[in-house]
Amino acid sequence: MRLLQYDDNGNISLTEFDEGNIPEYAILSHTWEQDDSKEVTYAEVMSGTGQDKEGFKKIRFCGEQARQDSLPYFWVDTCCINKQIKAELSHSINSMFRWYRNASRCYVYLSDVSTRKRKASDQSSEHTWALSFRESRWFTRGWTLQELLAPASVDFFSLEGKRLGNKSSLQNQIWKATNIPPSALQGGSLSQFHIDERMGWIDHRQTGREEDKAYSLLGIFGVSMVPMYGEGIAKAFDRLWDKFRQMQKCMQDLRLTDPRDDKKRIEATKGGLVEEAYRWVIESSDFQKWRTSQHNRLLWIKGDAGKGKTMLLCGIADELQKSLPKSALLSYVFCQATDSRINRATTVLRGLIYLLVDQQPSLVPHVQTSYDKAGEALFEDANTWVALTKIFSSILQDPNLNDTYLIIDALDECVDDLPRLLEFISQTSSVCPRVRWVVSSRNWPEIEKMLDTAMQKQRLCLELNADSVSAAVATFIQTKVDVLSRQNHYKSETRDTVQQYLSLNAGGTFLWVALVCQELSRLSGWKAVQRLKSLPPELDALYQRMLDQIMASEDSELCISILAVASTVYQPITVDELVSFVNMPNGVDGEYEALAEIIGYCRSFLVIRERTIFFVHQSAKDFLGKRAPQDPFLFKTQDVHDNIFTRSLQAMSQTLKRDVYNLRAPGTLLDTIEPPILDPLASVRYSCLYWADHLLDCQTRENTIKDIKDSSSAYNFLRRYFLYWLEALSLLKSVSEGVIIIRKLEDLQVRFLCGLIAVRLS
Ligand SMILES: Nc1ncnc2c1ncn2[C@@H]1O[C@H](COP(=O)(O)OP(=O)(O)OP(=O)(O)O)[C@@H](O)[C@H]1O
Repeated sequence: MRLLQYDDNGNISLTEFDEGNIPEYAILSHTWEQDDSKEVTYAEVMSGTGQDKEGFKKIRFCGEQARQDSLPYFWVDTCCINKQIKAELSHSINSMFRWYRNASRCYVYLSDVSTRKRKASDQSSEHTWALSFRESRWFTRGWTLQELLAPASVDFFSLEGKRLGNKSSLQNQIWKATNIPPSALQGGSLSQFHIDERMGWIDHRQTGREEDKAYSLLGIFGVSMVPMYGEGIAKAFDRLWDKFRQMQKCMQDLRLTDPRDDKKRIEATKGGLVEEAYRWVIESSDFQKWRTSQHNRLLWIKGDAGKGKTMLLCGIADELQKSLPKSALLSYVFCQATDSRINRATTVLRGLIYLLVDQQPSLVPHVQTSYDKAGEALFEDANTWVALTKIFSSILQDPNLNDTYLIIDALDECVDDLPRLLEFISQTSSVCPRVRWVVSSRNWPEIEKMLDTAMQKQRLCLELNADSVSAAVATFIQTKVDVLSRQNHYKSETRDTVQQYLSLNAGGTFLWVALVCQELSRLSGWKAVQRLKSLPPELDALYQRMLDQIMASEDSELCISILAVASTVYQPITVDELVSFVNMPNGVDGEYEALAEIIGYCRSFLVIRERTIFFVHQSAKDFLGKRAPQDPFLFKTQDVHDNIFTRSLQAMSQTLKRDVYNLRAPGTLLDTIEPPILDPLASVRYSCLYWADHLLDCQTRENTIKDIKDSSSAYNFLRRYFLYWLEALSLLKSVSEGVIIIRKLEDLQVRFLCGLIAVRLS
């Protein structure tokens, strides 16, 4: 990138910088003179001429303004690009959005807006420019759209160089002039705006060359392509849409969940984030050192169960979001062992990459190049880890990567390939100076051993910060007791007793307090104190107590079968899916309110968010996993797998049929299909995806093989419903999962036959 410098004598010069090594700079946004020859060209700057041209005025203006803002460098499109070189022009067109986005300041020079009073009687100059501002030619040109949207800071100046305001203070006027909503002006990711809405912003705008109308949208749609002047506007737009569709498909296949939604959901499931309870970490010296030092780019927060690590990381993500410059990237993944979409090393990388490319679309080609070759198998086959680490490393080494912050919560909940992930973090975190990491884990020796090898880490051990954690727990108790008192109308003595009891027994652990408060939330004041005394202070004892209460209730059988299913599924299931696996009392089927009430009987262990059932905390699931083998009245995991497998086949056999969505038109494009309001697949989605996994996990190898041999239930299902099942998978956008399932069944059969032959031969 070439940048201009303006010296004390009013001379300008150009310096070239490598990508990744570009100093802070200001950038000019303006409209070109009707007569191009009035603009100063690259050749003129190089030869020290052009200073008498009309176009030099705005270059001088930009240089002077940049100097006032302590920015020694600035960029102007008329003269910083050598347009005679085709390759350079093409590169510049594809880089322009990023150059505007990365500029420290963007100055809009409005040559048709004057602050001079028209009549001596005019009271304020404001009135003279407000109208001409809204009608300025600048709002009618194509390229100025990205110049308005990309930079974080845009200042508007009049013909006389007088500052009129910025894109925040003039938000309403800009909105009226452009129809662009304030959320897009404030630097939010443009991918959240529908393609038609983004197109609406350019519709009335004009460009000198017709193709530029399409080329000026490259950054706004996050794609790159070679400009081909002369191809015509229709062809240019066709190519733009092709590129855009390819990118969207790649992003859709990369995305398993949106980590932003996971974060919101986790916070809600855990009862909402209390800022006062995580603030201490932001103010801690360990955190400050990590933010500022070049030598501590990996912050590793470690502590025992329930110490509040996940909520600390949610808080850190929020604080970074607020305080970082708009151009910085923040990407995170919150691992959850209970959810197969976010509990593997590969899914962690997919989540991180997804958020990075969503925020900086110019990074998409790192993914797209491999994706174009391999298709969606790139993300799900045996070599996925190798492919993803390659993509991730090349993103981190991209010279155009903005400052980047990566957060991974709960490494201990990454159940698949954790050692590879730890090794990758340990090696990568010291390589890229512009990337900082925050990770959290429990105090597991295997994690300690691997992360200890990271060169530039900063360790924050919660047990060594016991005073800060205890103070935060005390604040948390106060907040929770305030809410309880208000909701359940506590008398002041009740309030004090509850607060005192919690403070005495919390032992520096948030989780215990959270669970007790949840238990108290459904009791009125007079009952709360009684119940409080019967709740043991250790976590496992508390869970046992809650389980005992469930076992003693009249619905114990139903509750245990719900807990058994919730503990055994590979991904949280919805209330509608649960109905397929558990015998519900008569009259309950399909009644959401009734189902929610039934699940509510297990509410010490489970919560419902957006119709999906989650454990209140991973430790609650761990507890059931530990207790089940010891307690004959609980459940046998093998039996639960068997039950889910059998009932999945039943549910699918009853639901799946030819043209289940009644589309009537073979060959309908998947992207155009809206599921019906009463979606017949809603209750069998999980079954379609996981029936075979439950079969494989439920029995000894020999029994399992019987289930896929002639006349078995699986065999009969596949014989009768195979095509309907494939149709359902395609409607669920999961055909590749179907291929994996068939592979697994095939493998099993081959291994079984080999075993049989070996036995016969021996
Ligand atoms: N800042 C906070 N705001 C609101 N609730 C909090 C906060 N910190 C902790 N909690 C409560 O404490 C519980 C435990 O916290 P969290 O899940 O963050 O612990 P953890 O250290 O990640 O546990 P684990 O290692 O078992 O996953 C949460 O479910 C939540 O109810």
